[in-house]
Amino acid sequence: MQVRHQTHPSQVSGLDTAALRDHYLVEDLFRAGEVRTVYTHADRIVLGGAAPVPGTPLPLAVEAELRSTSFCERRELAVVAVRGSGRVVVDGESYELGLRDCLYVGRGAVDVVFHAEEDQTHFYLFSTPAHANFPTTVARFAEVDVVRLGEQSTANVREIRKFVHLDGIGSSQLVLGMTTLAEGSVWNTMPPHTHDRRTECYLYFDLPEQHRVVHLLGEPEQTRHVVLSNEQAVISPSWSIHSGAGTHSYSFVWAMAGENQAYDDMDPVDVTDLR
Ligand SMILES: O=C[C@H](O)[C@@H](O)CC(=O)C(=O)O
Ligand SMILES: [Zn+2]
Repeated sequence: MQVRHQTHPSQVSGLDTAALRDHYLVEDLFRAGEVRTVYTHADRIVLGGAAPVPGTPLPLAVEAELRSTSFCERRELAVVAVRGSGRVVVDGESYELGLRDCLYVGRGAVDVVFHAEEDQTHFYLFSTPAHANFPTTVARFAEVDVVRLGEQSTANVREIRKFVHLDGIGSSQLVLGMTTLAEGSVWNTMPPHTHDRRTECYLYFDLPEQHRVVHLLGEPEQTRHVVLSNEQAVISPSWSIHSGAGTHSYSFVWAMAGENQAYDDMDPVDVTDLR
């Protein structure tokens, strides 16, 4: 488990490319046969990747940094199949996950084991502390409500699906969804916003290997960028915008934790105010 510390907005102006990447970019989450995790002090989120190999179950181990007897002893967890498909067995109960489906695992689950149906099955993990137990539930990509946003003229036609949220799968504080860009569209979350009450992380996927996303972060009046490739994540502190443009269309899992769960509780930023 890698540990990341928080940053202050005033630090950002002095960070060079390598330092920006060290603080905010999460690389190498997916390694065949492994679970890899990153603990950030920002809202105590754990980001992870589980890449089981067909025929070899991969358990979610509890790591020393959590000082708990099982990963979910004090945490809730969301699992999203961003490549391939498989199932997740939670305390003996099996949940099939097709590509882009999401499993929410409530606090108190003891055994979580990942199984791959295909080669190169990648489960993205997003976990936050929880102070209440909510039922373990699947949200299917094909079944959740879709919000269509954006225009072709601004290259941001996209579909937003909310999986874990106030009107969907209930949770203690975790909020998670998926945004899929239409072919020919490249911008997400433009105009951008902040929500000083929640940290948000994006995991970009479905981006061809030779393409990149230029992700914007920082306070609106002093932005920086981080260049990401497929299946990399980026941590945006609560004071930071989080928006990106790809050299190709892509999808991403957005997930948040913090003070409240109201999706609409955003502070919008005018494009003309960005610096
Ligand atoms: O707070 C919410 C998040 O930033 C995302 O839902 C935004 C997003 O997916 C988009 O506009 O494309
Ligand atoms: Zn946001």
